[in-house]
Amino acid sequence: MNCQISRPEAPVLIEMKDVHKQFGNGTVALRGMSLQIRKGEFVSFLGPSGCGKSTALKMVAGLLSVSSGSISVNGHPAGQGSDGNDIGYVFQEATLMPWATVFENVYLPLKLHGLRRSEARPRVEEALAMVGLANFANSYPRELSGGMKMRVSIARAMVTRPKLLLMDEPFAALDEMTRSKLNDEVLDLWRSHGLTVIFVTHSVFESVYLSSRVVVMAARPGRVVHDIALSDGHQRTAAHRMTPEYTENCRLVSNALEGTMDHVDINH
Ligand SMILES: Nc1ncnc2c1ncn2[C@@H]1O[C@H](COP(=O)(O)OP(=O)(O)OP(=O)(O)O)[C@@H](O)[C@H]1O
Repeated sequence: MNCQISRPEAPVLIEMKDVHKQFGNGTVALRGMSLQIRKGEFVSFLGPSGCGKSTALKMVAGLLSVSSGSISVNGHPAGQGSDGNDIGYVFQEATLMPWATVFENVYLPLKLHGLRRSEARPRVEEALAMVGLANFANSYPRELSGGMKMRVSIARAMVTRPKLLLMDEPFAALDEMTRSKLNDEVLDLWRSHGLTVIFVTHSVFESVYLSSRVVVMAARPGRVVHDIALSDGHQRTAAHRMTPEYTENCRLVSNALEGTMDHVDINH
């Protein structure tokens, strides 16, 4: 089930060529992952636990090295060729500093790049407004709900105005209503800022709702088994969840995911 990429006209932003990753303890986290992601795509990495989704994302960010093969981002080897400002990374946990205000948490990436608080203030305020937290700059993480903490984490990723947003199961710990709302907010950010997004998830429903493309991965060893193009998500709203097209795509992707269990390499 290798469908055509949904945006063949846009330039390639990320190119993974035959990427292998073996950790020091011998675990092969990824074997032979090759993928092109074009500017403006919203791509989900979907797969069972341990199939290498997070490893792949961290390697794109340059947080982990490849064992062999190559990854380029915007024409440069991953982790090189930029000061890191053009990639935003959102982790599964909000990972906020509990002793610092929302403002200080979001200011952190700019502080690390040497911007004074006064210079950074408009950028921090802009990022907080993006996620609907303009009035919470002086609050502390303990005063926020789980969804609000995750919004702060997204604001912190967006404060450097990245073009590429990498999200590692950001909403897995949230209740369903909050998760749906944040799904819509991420789609809004993607549309309004011309972002390219890679979104790691275990959820078929989430991947189908968000993505213009779902990359289905299998475990032991981690690898890509399906690359499924969906209709463009630029017009997508909550009503889309009720459409026959959404149901059909969930069935298609769900079948592909179930099929990953048939791909386990028992010799590994
Ligand atoms: N630092 C590490 N050292 C050794 N093995 C690791 C390390 N990080 C990940 N692994 C192993 O590599 C494989 C892929 O892990 P990874 O976290 O990328 O999978 P995943 O698909 O993101 O899983 P999950 O959905 O559970 O987060 C797993 O077998 C994991 O145990």
